[in-house]
Amino acid sequence: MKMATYSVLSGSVALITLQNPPVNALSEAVRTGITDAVQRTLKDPQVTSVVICGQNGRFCGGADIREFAGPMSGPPLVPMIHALEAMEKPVVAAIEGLALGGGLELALGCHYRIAHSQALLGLPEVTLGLLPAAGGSQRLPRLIGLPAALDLITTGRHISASEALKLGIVDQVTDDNALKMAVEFARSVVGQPLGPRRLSTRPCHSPPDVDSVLDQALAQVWQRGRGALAPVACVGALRAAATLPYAQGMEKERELMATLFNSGQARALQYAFFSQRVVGKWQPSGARWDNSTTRTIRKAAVIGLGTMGRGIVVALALAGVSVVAVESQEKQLAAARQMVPEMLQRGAGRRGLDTPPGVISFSSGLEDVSEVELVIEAVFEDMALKRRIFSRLATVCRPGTVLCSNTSGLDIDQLAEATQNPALVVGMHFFAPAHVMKLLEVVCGPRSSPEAVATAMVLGKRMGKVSVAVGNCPGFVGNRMLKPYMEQANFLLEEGATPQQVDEALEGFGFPMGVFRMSDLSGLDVGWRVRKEAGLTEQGVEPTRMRQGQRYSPLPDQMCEGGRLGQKTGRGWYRYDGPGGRVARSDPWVQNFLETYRARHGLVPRRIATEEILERCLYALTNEGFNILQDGVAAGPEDIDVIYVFGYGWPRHRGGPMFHAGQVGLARVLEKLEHYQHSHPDVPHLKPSSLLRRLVAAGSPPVQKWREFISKDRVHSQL
Ligand SMILES: CCCCCC/C=C/CC(=O)SCCNC(=O)CCNC(=O)[C@H](O)C(C)(C)COP(=O)(O)OP(=O)(O)OC[C@H]1O[C@@H](n2cnc3c(N)ncnc32)[C@H](O)[C@@H]1OP(=O)(O)O
Repeated sequence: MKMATYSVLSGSVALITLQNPPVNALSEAVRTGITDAVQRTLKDPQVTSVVICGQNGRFCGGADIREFAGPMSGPPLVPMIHALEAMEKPVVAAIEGLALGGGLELALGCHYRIAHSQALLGLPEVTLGLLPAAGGSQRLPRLIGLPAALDLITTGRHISASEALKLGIVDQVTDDNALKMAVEFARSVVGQPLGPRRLSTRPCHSPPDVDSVLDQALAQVWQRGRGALAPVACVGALRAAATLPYAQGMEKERELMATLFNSGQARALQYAFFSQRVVGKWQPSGARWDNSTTRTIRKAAVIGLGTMGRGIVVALALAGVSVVAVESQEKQLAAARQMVPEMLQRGAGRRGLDTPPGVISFSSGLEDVSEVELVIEAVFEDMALKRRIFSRLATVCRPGTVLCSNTSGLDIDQLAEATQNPALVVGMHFFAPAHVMKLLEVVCGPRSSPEAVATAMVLGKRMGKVSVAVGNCPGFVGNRMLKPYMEQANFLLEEGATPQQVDEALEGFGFPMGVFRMSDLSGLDVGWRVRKEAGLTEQGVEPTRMRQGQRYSPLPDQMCEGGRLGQKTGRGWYRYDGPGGRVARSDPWVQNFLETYRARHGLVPRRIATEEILERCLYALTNEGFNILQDGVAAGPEDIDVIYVFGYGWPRHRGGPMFHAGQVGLARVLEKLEHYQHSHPDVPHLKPSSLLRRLVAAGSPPVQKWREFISKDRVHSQL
């Protein structure tokens, strides 16, 4: 039952308990319960103090985000918190588990705050495209000062109870029962003056150079935010706190919140929040997260200690898994022996650990993996080599060992064939650097068992990853969609654009890096190898622009043939200060190369508008997303969007490619694809997906309804 209950302890302490599992969010019923409880407290002369707590050891996870989708009803938060603060009886918040967003704002309206040492506190509204609009942006700086409030509110980071104590957000921290302590504390402060405890009545202590502090904060959020509105609005609300009386500050907070609340960005960020939770629960095979048995992995092996393998070893050890790290090449093994402990130390430091919980042993032979429960093969992308390793593993490992391949696009089923038990083979596509990047694609082959998939999903979560289960096809989800995106970027160069122009358009959209900078960073040879395997490359003075019956741009192949592999060679689509350089500068050589290429192929360059660059790159990518949904390679649009936000730099405040298509309007995306396909009939990736057409024909349902639409569509097409 969702509510807030009222009871009286020992005749004098009123206890208000928030009850709305799992995080006691402030839904309408809870707000009504609190409002009623405040009235009862006021009327009861026996009650001399009040304690507010949350059921099941969790104070409050904030406003009920699900309610944001509809019209708001019930008692609003702001007057409710004011009523608490205005009480003439001391009110104490007993913070166990978490006090986030509106939950912390509620606590800031109380006169005292007692926290359990394991509690997490924060104002994460900015991550949902909002600001702390229940007085949080005005009360917090009055409590802890402007600079600290700027940090917490513009980043939305969660802090520990001990940091909250240092900052002065809480009055006491306990390792024991926080509720019991809060009740005793409430009794002890009866009769003490409450005026100084009411944060709304306090002045906001700002540094003397307040304007420059705020301007600096604004510059920082602009730079970090890549077009996100909420951090900018947060600085605006804090400027009001620092420069205006409380009532006017509250008015500013309300105005800014109203703008954000109805913005597409808030909707996108809230969608991203729920998408992240949705993807952990489903697998494309139809097996559910909660009915597939998983195995707890204590000991694993990693085969191949190149960049990816080393990162995976570190991520496993940090997750508490003991690792046998295997590398057959002596030089690479020696490098790993030196680098892995250093990486581990840094990783442990970032997590506040003295030593990583998992133990690592190094080996040069596969026979040492015989005792592990799971193997992750991470050698380079060569099917024959991987198959050899898998068939060897099948004989070396004990029966039942889960065998995983870190591959960015190879056929998992071909690898499974090389073993005796294909049900135990799954893909684990990590992203570089593997100990840092949050995304993991868990690839289910047609014969992978739900247990093997679930084991990889859960292991990924333990490693701190957002694990997304995907189907088996070339490039899986992320790289399959990347192909048409990069292809369009290359075609745009042929037609007259420069790498900078394309990159600036994409960075203006919100990507941290445009496609050419990204390609320079990851190495142009990565795609070259894939194209060679697919039989697409050809060498010669006059390479053709049609391959396998469709338009093809040989530009990136020619760059590789000339040794321009990106940052590692100091030359790519940009030039760098030597091999390994990081600062990209435009390169006259590239300009000349493009001009010569166009002239040789009789291509007349034209001025290409930013709008066309974005539409062609992004809609080609999204169109492939619709094909992926249609093929059942991703369980839903949320899976694709999470993959793009966490693995490919898609700006979170734009939700992801599928959400973005919905925001632009599916009919418009379809119309644009038809338009570009008409001008480029030799580019199959611009041919609108039939799923997109069917969604448009069905009236463009919202993205949250696509799963249902697709499953009905599938049943219908099978009849
Ligand atoms: C003009 C309007 C004026 C409004 C003024 C007031 C504005 C207030 C702003 C806010 O308070 S916004 C909300 C701020 N709070 C948050 O951002 C917290 C969000 N939640 C989390 O970060 C995490 O869920 C957690 C609380 C740290 C717990 O993490 P954990 O890993 O333990 O569990 P999850 O799987 O994430 O969540 C479990 C379950 O609970 C749902 N949920 C979590 N928080 C909320 C919430 N605030 N509202 C509604 N639902 C919430 C989550 O979706 C999961 O649900 P599922 O169905 O099991 O997937």
